[in-house]
Amino acid sequence: MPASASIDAASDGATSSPSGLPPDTALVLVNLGTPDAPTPAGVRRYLAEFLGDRRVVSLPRWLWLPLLHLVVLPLRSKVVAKKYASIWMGGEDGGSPLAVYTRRLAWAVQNELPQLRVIDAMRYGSPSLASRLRQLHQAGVRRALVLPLYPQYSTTTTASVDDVLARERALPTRLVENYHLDDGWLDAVADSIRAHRAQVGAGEHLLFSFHGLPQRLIDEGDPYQRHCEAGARAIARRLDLAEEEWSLSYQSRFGRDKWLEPSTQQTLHALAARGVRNVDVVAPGFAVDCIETLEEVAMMLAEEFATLGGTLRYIPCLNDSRPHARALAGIARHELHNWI
Ligand SMILES: C=CC1=C(C)c2cc3[nH]c(cc4nc(cc5[nH]c(cc1n2)c(C)c5CCC(=O)O)C(CCC(=O)O)=C4C)c(C)c3C=C
Ligand SMILES: [Fe+2]
Ligand SMILES: [Fe+2]
Repeated sequence: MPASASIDAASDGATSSPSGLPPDTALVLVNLGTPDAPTPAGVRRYLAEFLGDRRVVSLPRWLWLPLLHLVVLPLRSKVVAKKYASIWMGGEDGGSPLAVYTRRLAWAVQNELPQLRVIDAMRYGSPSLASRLRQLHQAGVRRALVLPLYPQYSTTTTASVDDVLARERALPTRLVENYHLDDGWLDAVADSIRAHRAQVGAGEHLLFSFHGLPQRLIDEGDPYQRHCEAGARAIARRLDLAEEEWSLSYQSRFGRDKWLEPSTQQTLHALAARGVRNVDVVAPGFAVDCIETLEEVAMMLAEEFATLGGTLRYIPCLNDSRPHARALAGIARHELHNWI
């Protein structure tokens, strides 16, 4: 199916409401975005837009833009393209895992919510959120609930989606700001960890690895770290884990600022030094698997931990699973109920 399948599917009756009329409300699942090809040019296009956003890198433009285009992009695009190539999904429905899983997740949520029109969108790259909102308006949709696929709020991610909503006024929208403490979502994550442990046996330790953030943003009031901590604790509680059986760390550092600590890499070294051999790693900040989970954790950090004598067992993201679709559908229903 083409990338725009979910919009087309909406007009062939698959999403008509129980009244038989086309749905007047849409649910837009927004993810970060990803390159459209695992090549230096594809990665460069994507990173230029992403890293050009002031929400993501807030250095003065006169300093950052020349640095980004003349130094960062030429160097990083080549290196990162190879990483994307190592995780690229093949087949007719293939592509970058983040795009493939987000698209499939939108279809799965559509199955749970036949009375709405459910589509995917990306904050950077395509299908862009702005173009999706215009498409919906043209298709006669009256309002759109926008659900960023970031369980934890951050100014770098969620607020950046909100920036687009403030600019694109094609139709009324409502933003889901976070869902890190939603019971349905917490249950889905805890169940996925239980299922993994039932299959391969429980590791001695469960590590929650979240995407990092510059410490400065936290100091300026970004609630992201609080959300990561509260969510991880709620999941650990559901699994009846004792304090020493789990920990939380931050991965995917970028740039030279101080980022949230401890890093996932440091934590794995500390666990190895403590004699922990089997570590289960879960990444509940990522709704779907992507370069940061598949390449950085499941490949690179797993290899590094193996050199320390341990085994890292990566627990996949909820991706397009039924429990994930049900949890997101529950969040959407609840938000719509409150939106009059
Ligand atoms: C889950 C929430 C995310 C936060 C918070 C976040 C902040 C953030 N990220 C960068 C820099 C990069 N992130 C990259 C990839 C990436 N980041 C997230 C999510 C969050 N980022 C996802 C889901 C992905 C994967 C995208 C994919 O295509 O699979 C990258 C690109 C890869 C690379 O070059 O290493 C960069 C760069 C910053 C600077 C930041 C906060 C300031
Ligand atoms: Fe990121
Ligand atoms: Fe990374």
